[in-house]
Amino acid sequence: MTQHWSAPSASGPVHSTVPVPGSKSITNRVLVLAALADGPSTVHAPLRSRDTVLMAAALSSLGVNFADREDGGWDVVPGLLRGPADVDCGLAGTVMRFLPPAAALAEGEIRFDGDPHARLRPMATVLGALRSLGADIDGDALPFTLHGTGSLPGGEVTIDASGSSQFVSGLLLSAARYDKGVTVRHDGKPVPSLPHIDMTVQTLRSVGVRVETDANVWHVEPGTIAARTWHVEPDLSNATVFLAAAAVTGGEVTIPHWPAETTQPGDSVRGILERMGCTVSVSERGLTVQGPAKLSGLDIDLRDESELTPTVAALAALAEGQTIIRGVAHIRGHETDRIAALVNEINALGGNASETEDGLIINPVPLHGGVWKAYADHRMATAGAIIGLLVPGVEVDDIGSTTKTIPDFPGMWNAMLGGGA
Ligand SMILES: O=C(O)C1=C[C@@H](OP(=O)(O)O)[C@@H](O)[C@H](O)C1
Ligand SMILES: C=C(OP(=O)(O)O)C(=O)O
Repeated sequence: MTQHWSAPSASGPVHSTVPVPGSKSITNRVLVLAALADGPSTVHAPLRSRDTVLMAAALSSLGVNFADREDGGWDVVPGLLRGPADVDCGLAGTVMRFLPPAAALAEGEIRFDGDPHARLRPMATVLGALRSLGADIDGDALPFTLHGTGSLPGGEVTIDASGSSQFVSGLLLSAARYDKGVTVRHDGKPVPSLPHIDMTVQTLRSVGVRVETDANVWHVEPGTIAARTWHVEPDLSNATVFLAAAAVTGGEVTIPHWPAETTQPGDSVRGILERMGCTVSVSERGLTVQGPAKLSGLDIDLRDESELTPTVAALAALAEGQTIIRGVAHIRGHETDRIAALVNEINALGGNASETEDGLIINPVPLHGGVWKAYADHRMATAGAIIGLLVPGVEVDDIGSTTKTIPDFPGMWNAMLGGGA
């Protein structure tokens, strides 16, 4: 159900400390690994939002047991994976790309479907790869059906992963449980969002899986996946939206528990905000951003941290001087065609944005209020919230889309603007 929302204006510089829920990307990797592990695992501080609840529901429909902990975490007990099952992927790339390689280890029929736009997101590469590793799957996009036999031979596969790093991550996550493990080779234009593949490799190694990597090649040895206790980091990509509030209002926002070391690409927001004129510091309180009197535009390649594009585009629309965002052609296959959506919505408020083949160009001009369409995309909705801080009368047509990765974005936004957390 869509939920209309009048984006609140900032009455002055925003000063706040904003605790941010767990990382979507880490939570959904951990849930898959806990489900395939050699014993029970405990997950502390997971994200509980639509994408991760769908992942837990899907794994539980395959025979994995999830028990809610009082601290908000999960105790996960693996079971024999089996169908029949119906998996709802929602609009979650991590569910549609990470779950089929795990479900290929199940016995029985498993049907996958998702939101209307999910049916348009690229899937053929993952499904074709799984077929060549021995799986029996009808279809090349959602909806599709997997006919499982209880095991998968595995082996070597060459794919074009220029459309999404998730194609590689999905195959690697379950590969230790395939008879021969997996070797994935990439052949094509550069793979985007590479830090997310590093996240996959590091997470696998933390549970004893042997992974070797070379340029455009990843090899996972067959073996067991160790059960363990997990502590999920805050979601740094979601944190960027709140840091942006400090950046555009000349305020100061702190995110507690910012990890000292991380594979989350959201960490690169520090350098981005510094280039735009902000002051960024780290203390025992967390990561703090102080906004300048006026932000500057920048020329930036976001291929490695492509999911930050909507936040950076919103900042750019409120900055001084041109911004060019490059290297993100593949985000046309994200929750929506984000390049087209950002250009449409910035221009609908009187802005001057244009598409390029692999990104967009934004020339800041004074904006006016109006409807900002989210296209069911959480990061489009939060980009509208950022612009609404300085532009009165911005109406986000579907703030409910933010539940994809943040359980209560409007509540967090209001608390931030009220000065509390
Ligand atoms: O592996 C992951 O958790 C993700 C990988 C990236 O996907 P793409 O490689 O499709 O950009 C990123 O944009 C997405 O939000 C999460
Ligand atoms: C691209 C994104 O999500 P997904 O995991 O659905 O691909 C995102 O969150 O920006």
